[in-house]
Amino acid sequence: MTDRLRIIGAPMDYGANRRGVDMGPSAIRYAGLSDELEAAGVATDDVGDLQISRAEELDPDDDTAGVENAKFLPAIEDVSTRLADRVAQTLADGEFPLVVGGDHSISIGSITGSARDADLGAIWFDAHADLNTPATSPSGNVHGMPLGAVLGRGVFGDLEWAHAPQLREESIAYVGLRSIDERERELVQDSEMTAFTMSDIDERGMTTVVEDALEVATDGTDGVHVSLDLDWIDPKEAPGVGTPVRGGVTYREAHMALETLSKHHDRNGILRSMDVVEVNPILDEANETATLATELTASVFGKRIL
Ligand SMILES: NC(=[NH2+])NCCC[C@H](N)C(=O)O
Ligand SMILES: [Mn+2]
Ligand SMILES: [Mn+2]
Repeated sequence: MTDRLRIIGAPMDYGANRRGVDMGPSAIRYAGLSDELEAAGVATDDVGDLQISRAEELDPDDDTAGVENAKFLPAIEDVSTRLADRVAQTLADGEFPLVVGGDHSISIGSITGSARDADLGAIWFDAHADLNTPATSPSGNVHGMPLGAVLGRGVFGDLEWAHAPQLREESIAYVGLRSIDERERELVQDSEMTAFTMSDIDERGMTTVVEDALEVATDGTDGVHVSLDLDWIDPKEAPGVGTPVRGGVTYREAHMALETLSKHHDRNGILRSMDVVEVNPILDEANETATLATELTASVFGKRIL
């Protein structure tokens, strides 16, 4: 990893069914993201937001791509391809892409961009598995499908923009799962991915789990993508998310997890790209969730108590 970080805002809310997550990038910037990172010793370069039309101007059921039960898919394709180009360009320029969302469907763009020139591993900090495809999704919301997309599952296998063949299932680790749809459960069980649930964290402790996740994501890869969905954290501490699930990670566990990443990437330079998603300021309390997103990101890049 380089010491220069490029912040790319992706204010997209097409993938979720609660509007407002498009304000996530502003809320996270107001919470002091650049300052926190600079204080942690990382030079940052904020290149602003991708231009994204408001969802109200579009038809969610537009199926010009010939895919049903995937709301706003043509618009998501447009954003994903532009985001992927930005991420790939950032890496080509020797900087670290930090993508700030937006709902979790932005990971399609960040991952396809990051995997363009490298074999990629991924760590998915999330309450949800996000492994649906249009055929299995109970909601048609694409933020429940980004891993299904980049793995080229179902109809996504035919959509070149969505698929990242250089990310293999066996290099993906989930951390903190606790809400999986009926049909998704089998998908996770039958996959080659490693799934650490909340029970694993309870039993084995966060540090051990994250170290194991790092092992999975670094083995045989050139770098790791970190995806941080704020609903990973307990809704008491992170209320500003569209799909909260009780029984989540505590404030301290969250910091410990991300500091563990930091400890290792300082040594080995293994982190390649990151996205921070699902902060919805409309549902938040006094920007608490955006502030937490900011602090946790700073933890990844070396912020310490002492
Ligand atoms: N990134 C998220 N918050 N995903 C929530 C997904 C919820 C549910 N599994 C669905 O497919 O609709
Ligand atoms: Mn998610
Ligand atoms: Mn989630």
